[in-house]
Amino acid sequence: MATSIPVVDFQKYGLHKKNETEITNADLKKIGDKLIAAFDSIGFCYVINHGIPQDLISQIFGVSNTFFDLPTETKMKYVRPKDSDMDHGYVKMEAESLNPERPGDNKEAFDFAPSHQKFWPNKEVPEMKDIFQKFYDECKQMAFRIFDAFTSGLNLEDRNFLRNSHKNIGRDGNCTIIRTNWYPPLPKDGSIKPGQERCGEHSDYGSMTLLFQDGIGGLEVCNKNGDYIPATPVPGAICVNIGDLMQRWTADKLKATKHRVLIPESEVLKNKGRQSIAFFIHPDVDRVITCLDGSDKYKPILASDYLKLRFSLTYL
Ligand SMILES: O=C(O)CCC(=O)C(=O)O
Ligand SMILES: [Fe+2]
Repeated sequence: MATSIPVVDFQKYGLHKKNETEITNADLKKIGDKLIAAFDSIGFCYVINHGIPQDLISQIFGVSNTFFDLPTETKMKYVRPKDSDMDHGYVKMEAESLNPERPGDNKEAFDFAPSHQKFWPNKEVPEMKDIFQKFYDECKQMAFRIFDAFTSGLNLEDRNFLRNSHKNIGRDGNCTIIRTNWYPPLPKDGSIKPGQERCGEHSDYGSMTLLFQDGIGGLEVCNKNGDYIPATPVPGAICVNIGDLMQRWTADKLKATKHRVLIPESEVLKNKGRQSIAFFIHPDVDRVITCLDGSDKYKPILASDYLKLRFSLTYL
């Protein structure tokens, strides 16, 4: 039973390998087996040697930082509308509770959905739009590489099953987004609400999440013993986890693990902000999610109906 977060090495199948067909089935299966073992136990892994350029990762952290540094009135010009179909824009401090039983999360965010993008702070952060689009494209390609290993590890007959279920990523008919999170330094007057966290404990909703963290740390993941353990940032690694829809799809074989970011206890960390960037992957909205093992553990559900249900519970 895993009590720590395993590392999965994509050296043989990262984006630096331009030719996807170069890898042997046996090598892909080896990566897939490690991936599935991680999702079967703790639900999280670190993917190293993924090939997303480090420069681009630094750039998206940089432009996000510039955006969050803007005055609140400016950021509010780009606020994400409450309507859940419009998943693009600025999410203000305490606007959502990832654990609905807690006060609003002590964070800000900016969501980017390519097919719903309407506004960008082009005047204030001119490079933001381009960098987000480039990063989105890289994450999409990486997600497909991970899905190839995934289907191999699950021994699915149709090796393109997960690619085909997500074929509209970045277009209408798919809700995959980039979310950049900003957890500001804590107020000096200590005005944190009872029970408030930087990010309340939750599992993600969709099929899979790619998470990029800065070096500050704070993400914690619940292991099988029910203990939260730190997901300490590994330089250059992507922290990958599966969401509830993937758990349902695999009839609970794989785990959508709860995770959280607490208010830090140390004075040093309280005075520091923290950044993370997530690529939340969802299947195409018209996909009917039916248990892959052929069981009837869960009723088939339309991906879009599932997502609407989950959003209605968290977005205040
Ligand atoms: O900031 C983090 O490390 C985690 C954020 C997260 O879990 C989320 O936005 O779903
Ligand atoms: Fe999450």
